[in-house]
Amino acid sequence: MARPARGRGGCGRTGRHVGEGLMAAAKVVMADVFGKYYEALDGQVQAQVLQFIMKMQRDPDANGLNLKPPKGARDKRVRTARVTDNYRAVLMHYADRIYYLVAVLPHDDAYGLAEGILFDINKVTGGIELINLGSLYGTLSGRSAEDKAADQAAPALFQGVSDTDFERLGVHGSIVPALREIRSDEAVLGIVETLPKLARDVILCLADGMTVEDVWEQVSSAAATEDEVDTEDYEAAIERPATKEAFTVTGDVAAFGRILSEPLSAWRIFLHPAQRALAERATPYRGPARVTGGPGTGKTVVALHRVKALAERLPPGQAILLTTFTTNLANQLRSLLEDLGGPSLLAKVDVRNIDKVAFGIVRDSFGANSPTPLLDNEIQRRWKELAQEQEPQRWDGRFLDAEWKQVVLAQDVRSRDEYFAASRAGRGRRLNRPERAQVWALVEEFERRLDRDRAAGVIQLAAQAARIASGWSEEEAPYRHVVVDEAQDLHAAHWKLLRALVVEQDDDLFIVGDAHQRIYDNRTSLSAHGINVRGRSKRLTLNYRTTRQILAASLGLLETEEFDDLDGQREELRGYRSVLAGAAPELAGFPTQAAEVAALVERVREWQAEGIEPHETVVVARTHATADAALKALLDSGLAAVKVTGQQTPLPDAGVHVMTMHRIKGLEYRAVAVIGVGEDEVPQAHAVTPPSEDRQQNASDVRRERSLLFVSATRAREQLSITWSGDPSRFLRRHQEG
Ligand SMILES: Nc1ncnc2c1ncn2[C@@H]1O[C@H](COP(=O)(O)OP(=O)(O)OP(=O)(O)O)[C@@H](O)[C@H]1O
Repeated sequence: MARPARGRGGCGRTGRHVGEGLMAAAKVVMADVFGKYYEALDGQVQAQVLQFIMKMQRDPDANGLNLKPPKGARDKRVRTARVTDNYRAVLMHYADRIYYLVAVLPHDDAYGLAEGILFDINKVTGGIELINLGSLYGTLSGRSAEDKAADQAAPALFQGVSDTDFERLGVHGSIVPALREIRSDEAVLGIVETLPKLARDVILCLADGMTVEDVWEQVSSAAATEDEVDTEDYEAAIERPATKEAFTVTGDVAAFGRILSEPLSAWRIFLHPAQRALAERATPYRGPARVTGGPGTGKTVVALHRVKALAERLPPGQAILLTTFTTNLANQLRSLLEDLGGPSLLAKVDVRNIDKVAFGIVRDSFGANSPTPLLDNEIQRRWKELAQEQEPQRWDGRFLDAEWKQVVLAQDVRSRDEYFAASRAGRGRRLNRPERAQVWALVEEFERRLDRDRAAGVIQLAAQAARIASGWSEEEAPYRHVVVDEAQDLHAAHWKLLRALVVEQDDDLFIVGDAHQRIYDNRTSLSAHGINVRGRSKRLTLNYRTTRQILAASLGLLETEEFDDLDGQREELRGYRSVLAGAAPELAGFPTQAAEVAALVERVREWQAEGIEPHETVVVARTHATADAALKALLDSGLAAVKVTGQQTPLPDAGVHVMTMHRIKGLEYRAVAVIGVGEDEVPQAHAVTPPSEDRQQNASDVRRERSLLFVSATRAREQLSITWSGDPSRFLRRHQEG
């Protein structure tokens, strides 16, 4: 590892200058944006980048590096250097022997970038920031003629903000002329990515309608340093938190490689002000808090940062529960939490899916006599079997299953009398007393058989666990805080259980979810379970995952369907938008499935030709049969592909992932192909109760199927293709119409 040289003062005013011919060690500092450029390089060039950094650290003046100020650069401190014959590094050289590595790009692109960047010390944060004027103006001038024309009529968005206001808020003066040209939210979203962090936060908040004073209080003053800022003193600046958020200062090449190979690093460091306000809030929430928001708005990111913030002030001997619906999602949360805070954070947090939490409580209570948990498909099979045994056949298995879960288990009904008194709100079919008696007899028989087999459904276990935990004293409550992700999928029994696991107090429950993504049949209202989030609810609106084009196509899938806010009120996606732009999604129909999967193979090849790796691509279908047909077509054509089921995580070189819509929940891919979206497959007939049976259940089943398609489409970061054979699904109607 190279030993960094020590210089005094900034700007090469003291100490040795590059070009003096003296061989000395240097320090290479990585700008946050470098990760993005590095990711786009192929593996061979990446390896050479690490070699290059090593050489720079050893001796930046070595001949082969050709380190020099390029002609025409706006900032005289910009340098370019040779990485390979075709690639150049763009660096900034401020303090003696300290180089900020900004990008490695093909030769001409590197020179283009070098012309338009400048570095400065932010007067508010005291941190060093990189201002990419080339990219800022490039984005503005690259907007479509239509968008520009549409903007002409509108007033300048920031006309009420003076230059002095911008300066006070910490927006660099060089950016302000560009901001004066902005007339639409669309244009704001286009440019925010090109701005330094504080400017990005400030602009997003101003564009959201916040006043200058509010932005100062909530954003800039929170980021302000207490030091007197000397805008020439880079040595002081490099030590400030704002610099450390934007630059990775390491002299160790192995550490460079490691940092660059870690995925999702941006979310660990940069939180949007709205996310940070929720996650890092220091004053306690005076009770349960709820965060909703469309797909990709960072709800999971907020939940993870909230856990970290709570863990930092957790008294010894207490614990946090971080829970979600499925085992896969819990595994993913555990590994993200470890990325965020390492093993010491993980040690304070119990990360388990809700069914495991419930089963743990039942097992602790019943020991060897605990029932075996049965998954939902087995429960459904058993209901179907019992329904078929009826003479005459009066009740459909699906109806009975839903009645059991939504009325009996949801209200913990334990006797016939209780069932007669139970509310059946939300059920679409009325039952008279004799009918209730018939249904109850079947419920009793169903539960008797489960007891006989020493088995229980997972929701039944949750109800049982809730009963046990409700009897605990406050001292016995096992957790100080409970944080819930994917809350929309939890059943009433889960909420009763969670309420009982944490004493009612400040910061007891932190709940994130999105009803648009509800893919299991569990709909309830938090307040019905003693979880009052009124006054402590926030909605996130900025999508970080998906391009605007993919977002628009996905929102089209929801049509006019109505969704709740997890608490019985209507939720909308008003203001939901994305900072990213990209290609239009493909929607295409084919005469046969064979033609559809043949086109899929071609599409996947195209994506690979564009540089999307096989494991960054997913093919998703409503049924296993269609997923299998796609898998076969991919394999037959010589493409590497793997079906992902259960809890398996494929190796990075296993090829294109193929899975069902239920399995893709919580994941994201650069390219997503949703196939088999024909009316014969989506919605799945067997998963939808006929309206004649129960109108309300029918509507809820159709909504759930629609959400499955919505969830699948919103996993895409850059590329989305939705295809079908035969008639398109009714959920594509809006797209078909235009
Ligand atoms: N502040 C941020 N900066 C950069 N990336 C972010 C930020 N917040 C979220 N992301 C990224 O956006 C993507 C979506 O985040 P996350 O999974 O938390 O969203 P979500 O709302 O939980 O999504 P979904 O409901 O669709 O599962 C992730 O890739 C995440 O790393």
